[in-house]
Amino acid sequence: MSNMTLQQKDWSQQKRSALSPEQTREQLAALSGWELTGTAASPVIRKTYRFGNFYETMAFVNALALVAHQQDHHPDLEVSYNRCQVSLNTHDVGGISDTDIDCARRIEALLKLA
Ligand SMILES: C[C@H](O)[C@H](O)[C@H]1CNC2=NC(N)=NC(=O)C2=N1
Repeated sequence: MSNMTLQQKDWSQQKRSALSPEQTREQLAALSGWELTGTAASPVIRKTYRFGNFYETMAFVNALALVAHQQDHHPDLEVSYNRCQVSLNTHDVGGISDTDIDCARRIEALLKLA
């Protein structure tokens, strides 16, 4: 049996660069509910997802964990009974990178599977 079914991305050899606020907003325009927030020194992209109950919220959190692991990119989560606030940034660029946008797209795609 293989234990390599959950491939994890290796960012160590890839040079990522920070998107400007304008570039970030341009990318987010296609992603409903995602906004650029935080501070100029420490920007994040963020969306609050709302659900019917805690079980649905946690099912989303668990599905999201698969994306986070595969991408080796882990959002900050604020989880309540019926909502989950998802925040992303990229530490090595000190801001927002294409990786954050890509993860936001993948998280959106999870909900479209339903
Ligand atoms: C070494 C490891 O790849 C890095 O620390 C990863 C882990 N998860 C991460 N998650 C997020 N959201 N941003 C990062 O920059 C980040 N870096």
